[in-house]
Amino acid sequence: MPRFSANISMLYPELPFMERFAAAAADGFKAVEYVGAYDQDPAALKALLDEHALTQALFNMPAGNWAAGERGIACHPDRIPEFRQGIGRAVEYAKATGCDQVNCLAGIAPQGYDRTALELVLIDNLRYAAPRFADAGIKLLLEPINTRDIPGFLVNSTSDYERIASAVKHDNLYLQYDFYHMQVVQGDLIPTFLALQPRIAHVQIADNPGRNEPGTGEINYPNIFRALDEAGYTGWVGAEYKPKAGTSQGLSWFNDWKVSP
Ligand SMILES: O=C(O)[C@@H](O)C(=O)CO
Ligand SMILES: [Mg+2]
Repeated sequence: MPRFSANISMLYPELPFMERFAAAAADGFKAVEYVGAYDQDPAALKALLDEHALTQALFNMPAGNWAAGERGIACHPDRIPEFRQGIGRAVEYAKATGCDQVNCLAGIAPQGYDRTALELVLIDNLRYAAPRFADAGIKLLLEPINTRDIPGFLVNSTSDYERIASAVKHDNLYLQYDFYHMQVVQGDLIPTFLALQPRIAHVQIADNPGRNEPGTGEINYPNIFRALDEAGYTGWVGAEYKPKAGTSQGLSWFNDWKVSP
């Protein structure tokens, strides 16, 4: 039975962020994840997790100025000290919330640079970060993202991940397999998941087109959930989608699968 995590950066948009923990628990989620909450007191985050018996499944490393459109700084040649300082911040929040995995967003390719050069910056940063997260008992993940949702994002496919991981040469660099992004970029979802499962630490779901809840598009999520079970996947499944019309009202896909209390 898949274990679902509510991505409260996208779910419950009608609520203030800190009220989304209660809403997710009330709907039966056992974990939450989010892009990042570095503007919040980590103790307050931990208190909410404890109050609602939630696990912190994942969050991202500091990813630059999100409101200004930045989606990661790991590939930016002029942001290397900032990226590396972000490791300590991510470890601080992971320790405080009991989270054992953190995603690295590669970033949008800055203008005027060769993509190969940017990938070398990313590789160097990941070589620096992976052992430091490992020392803290935290898995470091890398998520390929489609360029329709984030134009210019540097890492887009599983082959990008495999090329980068083979250059980083550290076993603490895992794949964050977002079924939505992978459907947009390359398809072949279940065979690709199975082929890369040993390196996949976290998966996320949304339907396509529209990035709404499962059952609104072309992806056969009941088959995917069965495949995850048959493959013995024990990680979290992050519900990371734009609710079509109210988060709780759109959980029929989840109610068929959630573990009854
Ligand atoms: O898929 C996504 O968009 C997220 O997993 C993320 O972290 C970048 O926004
Ligand atoms: Mg994702």
